[in-house]
Amino acid sequence: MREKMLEEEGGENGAVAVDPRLKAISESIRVVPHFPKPGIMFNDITTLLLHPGVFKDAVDIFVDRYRHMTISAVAEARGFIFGPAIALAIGAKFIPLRKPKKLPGEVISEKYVLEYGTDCLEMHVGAVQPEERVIVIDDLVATGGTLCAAIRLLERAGAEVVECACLIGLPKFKGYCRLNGKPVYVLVESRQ
Ligand SMILES: O=P(O)(O)OC[C@H]1O[C@H](OP(=O)(O)OP(=O)(O)O)[C@H](O)[C@@H]1O
Ligand SMILES: Nc1ncnc2[nH]cnc12
Repeated sequence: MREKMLEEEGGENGAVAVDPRLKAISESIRVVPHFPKPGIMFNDITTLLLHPGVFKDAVDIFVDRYRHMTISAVAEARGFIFGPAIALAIGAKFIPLRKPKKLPGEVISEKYVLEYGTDCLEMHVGAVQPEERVIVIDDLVATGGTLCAAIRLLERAGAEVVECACLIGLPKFKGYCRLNGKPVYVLVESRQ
């Protein structure tokens, strides 16, 4: 299942591989061993957010990549830390994908499996129109379960998911990968 979702492709992660801003981005992420469960090396981005220059560099890298790709919506699940800033900068709308029972209107739902449990995402019906070009942002990709659930929600609404973008990827996401057929763009590898 996981192998089916995640198809690796050869190749480098483009200019990002040599971007001098990436070192500080990577170093500002705190790694917390055994959180929230034994064996999980938790990549904590809250320490990056305490450095406005580094936080801005991360947002800018995504903005530079997506500003000329005719993206009309940016979707993000649960945390909403990077998506709204990127959406505003590229002139796109922002679509929050939330945990169950948080959105008051009519919703569609997708269940998914996480590194440490199962969960569910919901999106308002009407948040996106058929054929709109959307990117999905997340702070971290581990199993890919969250991004795949987001892709499924958006595609059920008829949207075109152009790419998924993550600040941090577990090592298997190094280079250029796809999830459910969609490209995954990753800035830095997780620190273990
Ligand atoms: O690739 P995956 O295995 O799906 O894991 C990645 C997800 O895990 C984390 O969120 P988490 O669900 O822990 O909680 P949060 O969204 O409430 O921060 C992270 O923010 C990603 O959204
Ligand atoms: N290792 C990890 N660090 C932070 N968030 C995560 N979500 C899933 N795995 C994670």
